[in-house]
Amino acid sequence: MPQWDQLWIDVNIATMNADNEQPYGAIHQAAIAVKDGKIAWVGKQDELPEFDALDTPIYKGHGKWITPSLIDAHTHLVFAGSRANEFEQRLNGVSYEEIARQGGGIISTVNATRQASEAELFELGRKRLNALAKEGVTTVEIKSGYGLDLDTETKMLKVARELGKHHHVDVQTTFLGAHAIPPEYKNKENGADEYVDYIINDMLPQVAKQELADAVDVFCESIAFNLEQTEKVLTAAKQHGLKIKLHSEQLTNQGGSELAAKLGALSVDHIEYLDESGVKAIAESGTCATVLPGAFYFLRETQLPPIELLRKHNVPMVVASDFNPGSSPLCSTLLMLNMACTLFKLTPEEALKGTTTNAAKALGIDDKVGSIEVGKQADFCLWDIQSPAELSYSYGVNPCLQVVKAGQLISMNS
Ligand SMILES: N=CN[C@@H](CCC(=O)O)C(=O)O
Ligand SMILES: [Zn+2]
Repeated sequence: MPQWDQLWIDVNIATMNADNEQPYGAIHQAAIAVKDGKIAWVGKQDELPEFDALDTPIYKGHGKWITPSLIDAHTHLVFAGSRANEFEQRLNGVSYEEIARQGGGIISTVNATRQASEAELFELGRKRLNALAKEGVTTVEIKSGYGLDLDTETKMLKVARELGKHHHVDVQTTFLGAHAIPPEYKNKENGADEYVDYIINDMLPQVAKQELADAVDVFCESIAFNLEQTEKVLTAAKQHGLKIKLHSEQLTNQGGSELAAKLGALSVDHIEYLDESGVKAIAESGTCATVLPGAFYFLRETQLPPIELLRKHNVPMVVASDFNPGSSPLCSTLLMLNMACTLFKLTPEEALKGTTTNAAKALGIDDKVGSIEVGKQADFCLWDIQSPAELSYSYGVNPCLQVVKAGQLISMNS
């Protein structure tokens, strides 16, 4: 007779398990059992096997919904400084690209982040992680990219790793040394190429040796790195055994997504300017398409990502906050669910997939998390909602009642 560490009864469960054909992979009047941090049983409550009722703590959900806990698969949440002044500049007519070309934008955050201590960055990151955690997020990807030199890039990645060690939220780290051309290289004749060589010869080997990153990312764009430079960095990353991702087709179509597909990237992110040949390429390679409605909204973009084409070619869509000081200072994954539906016309089910199963795929951890299935890590949330669509429908009153992370009940007051 099984004895479980935890049993939840009187709940409805959006399993997000693709093998369950119901919308949201739903099981109504369900139960879920946890043992050793993993899901041990899930199904209809009236089909519960006999279990050791004396030694199994039982929690009642009063008919509310459980979903996999949320995954924010694209953030830049370790940084110092604020870019509110640039927000004002943009509202006075200066474009994001223009600000970047004038040495502001990413570079202004680089200056602030270079000056900040590890302790300061940790404290800033911890508050932001807490904000996401309160909304039911238990896995977050954090990119570097506001250092652009060995010391600051490794400082950012160390802080991200430390955040993961000191918080119940799991942190996946991504090295984004190729985020912008640093001031030291900006005015050199072949500055961008020289910086790419520095990334490959000096930064990447250190990042890999110190095991600071799970993946490597590049900003492939007219104001950042071209295709050839992108290919060099991503190829070197693969040689170090690191996973790869790409910021691509955000402001123009550079063909970055096709390159990412060719190299086997886990995801291409932003993708407003992605065309059908790019969509076909990522469909064939199994690369996820990450849409970032916060950046689209905050930059008042007009070019929509090709959602219909992504659907047509069955590309897994991911929704993330892209939390960062320049293009998406919006630290809320729940807000992104709403925006993905209102701005990009994702269905609430697609949006939830984009922050659970597909987000796990985009991080290469879908064998462990992202859906409620026997054997997966017990990462789930109990929500004060009557249907899963409510997670995308309404925003502002946090419906998260309880988070369970690897089988641990997380206090919602911390
Ligand atoms: N697009 C490139 N990088 C960030 C923006 C960073 C910034 O403006 O600070 C993004 O994902 O939107
Ligand atoms: Zn980003």
